[in-house]
Amino acid sequence: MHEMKLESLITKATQLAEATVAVAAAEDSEVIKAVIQALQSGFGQFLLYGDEPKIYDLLGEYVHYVESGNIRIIHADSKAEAAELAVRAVHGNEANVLMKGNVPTATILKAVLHKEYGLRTGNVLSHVAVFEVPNYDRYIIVTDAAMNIAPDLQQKAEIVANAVKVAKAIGIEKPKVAPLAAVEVVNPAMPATIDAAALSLMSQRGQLTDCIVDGPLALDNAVSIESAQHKGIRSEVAGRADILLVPNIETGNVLYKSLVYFANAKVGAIIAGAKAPIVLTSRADSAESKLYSLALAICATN
Ligand SMILES: CCCC(=O)OP(=O)(O)O
Repeated sequence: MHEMKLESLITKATQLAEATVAVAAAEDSEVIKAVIQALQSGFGQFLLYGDEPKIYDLLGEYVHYVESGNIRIIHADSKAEAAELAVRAVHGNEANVLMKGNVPTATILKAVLHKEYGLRTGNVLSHVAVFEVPNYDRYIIVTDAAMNIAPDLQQKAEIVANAVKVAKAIGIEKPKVAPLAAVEVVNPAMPATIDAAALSLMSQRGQLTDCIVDGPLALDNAVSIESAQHKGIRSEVAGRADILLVPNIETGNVLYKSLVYFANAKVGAIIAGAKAPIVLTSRADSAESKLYSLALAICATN
C-alpha cells in the first residue's frame, strides 16, 4: 500500500531537485502562506508576479525571503499581465513550475494555451486532483475538474494517461481507473457509459498502459467494496479505484468541491501534460491545499 498522506509529498519534494515556481497573481493571503510554508519546509524558489505593494504587505515579517533571494517579486498591472509574465517565465526556462494565484482559471489557461509563449507540448493538458479523504484508506485522484469541458474518447484516453503519470509520481505503481457514469452498465442513451466501456477495452488490449481501467462504474461502486458487492459487480477496479475519470468538467468540479466542502478532504492539484506542471487549485482553497499542490507539482517534475 502506498503512503497516502499528502503531508508525505512535502518530505518528498524536499528530497528532489530544486524547483523554481512562477506564481501568477500572488497577491493572496493563502498563496503567500503556501509559499512561506514551502520555503520553511525547505523546497522551492519563487517568482511572484502581481501587485507588488500588496505582495510586500502580505509577506510582512517574511520579507527576509526577498532579501535572501528565495523570492523575487515582479510587478504586473493586471491579473492577465501577471498570468502572461508567469507563463513566459516557464516558457523561457526561468521557472519549471507554474502556479495559479488569485486569478480566474480561464485567465491563466488562456496564457498557458497561447500559441507564441504558451506551454503546450502537443499532449492533451488535463487537471489531476489528488485527495486525502478522512476515513478513507487511499488517495482518490479526480480528473478532470478544471480544464477539459466535454472530452471525447481520445481525449479521455490521454486524460487517463496524464493521471496515471501523476499517480506513479506519488508511488501508486499500477493505478486502478474507474471511468464514472450514472450507472454501471452500458446504456446507448448515456454516452459516458459507451466511452467507459471503450476505455476498458483499450486497457485490456494494451492501448492504455501502467493501469487497469474498468467501467462504467457509478461513484458508489467505484469507491466502496460494500456497494460493489451489494450490486453484484465483479471488477478488479470496483470498490478499489485510485483514479476517478469523470465524464465532463461539471461532474469533476462538483466532485472536487464536494470532497473539500462536505467531506473535509485535503487536496493537491495540478494540470499535467504541459511543458511544466501547473499548480491549479480553486482560488478559495486553503493554504494547506496550495502547499500540497506545490509539493505534488515538484514530485511530478521528477
Ligand atoms: C478546481 C479548480 C478550478 C476551479 O474551480 O477554480 P476556481 O474555484 O478558482 O474557479
